[in-house]
Amino acid sequence: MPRSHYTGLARPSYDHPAQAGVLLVNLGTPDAPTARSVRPYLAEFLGDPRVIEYPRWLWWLILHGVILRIRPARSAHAYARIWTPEGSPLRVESEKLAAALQTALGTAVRGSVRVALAMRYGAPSVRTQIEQMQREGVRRLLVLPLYPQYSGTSTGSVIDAVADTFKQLRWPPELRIVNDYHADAGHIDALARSIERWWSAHGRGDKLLLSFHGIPQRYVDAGDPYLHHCQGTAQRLRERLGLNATQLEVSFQSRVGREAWLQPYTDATVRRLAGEGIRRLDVACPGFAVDCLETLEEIAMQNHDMFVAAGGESLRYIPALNDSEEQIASLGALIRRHAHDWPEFLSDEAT
Ligand SMILES: C=CC1=C(C)c2cc3[nH]c(cc4nc(cc5[nH]c(cc1n2)c(C)c5CCC(=O)O)C(CCC(=O)O)=C4C)c(C)c3C=C
Ligand SMILES: [Fe+2]
Ligand SMILES: [Fe+2]
Repeated sequence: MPRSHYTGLARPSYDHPAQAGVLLVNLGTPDAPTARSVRPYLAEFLGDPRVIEYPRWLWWLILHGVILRIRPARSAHAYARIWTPEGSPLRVESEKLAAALQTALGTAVRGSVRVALAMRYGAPSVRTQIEQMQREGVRRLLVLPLYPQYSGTSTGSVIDAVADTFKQLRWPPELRIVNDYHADAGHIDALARSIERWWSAHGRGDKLLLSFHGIPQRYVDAGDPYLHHCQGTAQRLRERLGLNATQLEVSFQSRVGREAWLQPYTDATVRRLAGEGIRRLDVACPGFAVDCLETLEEIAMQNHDMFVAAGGESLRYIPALNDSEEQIASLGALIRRHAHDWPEFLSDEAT
């Protein structure tokens, strides 16, 4: 018999009662802070045409000929600085977030809702998790990429992975995908409350800098809404916190390569602010749902040291929302809103 094209699970479960599934998707992270583990992770990540828009063959030569020979060791060194006994912060925090959302949704809605976590690069993959959910009877699926601002390089790539998986399923579940939540009122409120909570514990610095992950300017010029979404989040947060454009500034971090990325760059900005006499600089990174290499190492360590070397007193990193009550409440509400008419999500009052 010819092998079926539908290599994904041929037989969804008929034994389990139908249920709804929520799939959280984050970027992914290496398994260990070693060059050996970082290499395949970077190969998959930087081999994604959504991330690097460059002629394929040319990029393949650069990636395999140069980048994957040098960067894994350098990145591994950075990961080693933030690694925890439980593993990579991005994985640990994402798993805690998924578990907390599972608990919160388990009591807030009437039917059976299963929350799972996938990584866009590495394991567990989007495909593995969707197939597993289907085996367990998930017939309605809401995908929530853990990126508040849409970019083709992040959210767009998650959509690709979901689409590739669905193409191989004989009987795909009903599907909804959250495109972005950069302006969601509950999310803005969660960010504002967590910053205010941090200020009441540690006092307020001289300025608040919001640092978002950068992308090449070229992608924005071609129509990626990412910059617009970052500015939208920042402006709403300014209004919610009662700050003006001088009290709350925006910058973009994590540039890779030589072409121009979104500006102003975070490293140049922290140096400038030190030079302008800012003593205590508070930095938050609202583009990251949970803490990771880019916040804990690049901001809280590297940029902190740059700020101090340029004459500042201290750069104080305000943690990501992670599995805080604010995050669970706002993402829980966002999920319920996107799935409000699914039978599993109807509350007792609504029936
Ligand atoms: C080179 C191109 C890159 C683009 C475009 C890009 C966009 C982008 N990334 C995130 C979120 C994260 N990126 C993280 C790490 C990371 N990012 C890149 C490159 C690009 N990112 C690299 C090479 C790395 C790996 C580390 C390194 O070698 O410097 C992480 C942290 C991962 C972790 O394990 O902790 C996150 C999260 C977004 C949201 C985004 C577009 C908006
Ligand atoms: Fe990145
Ligand atoms: Fe970085």
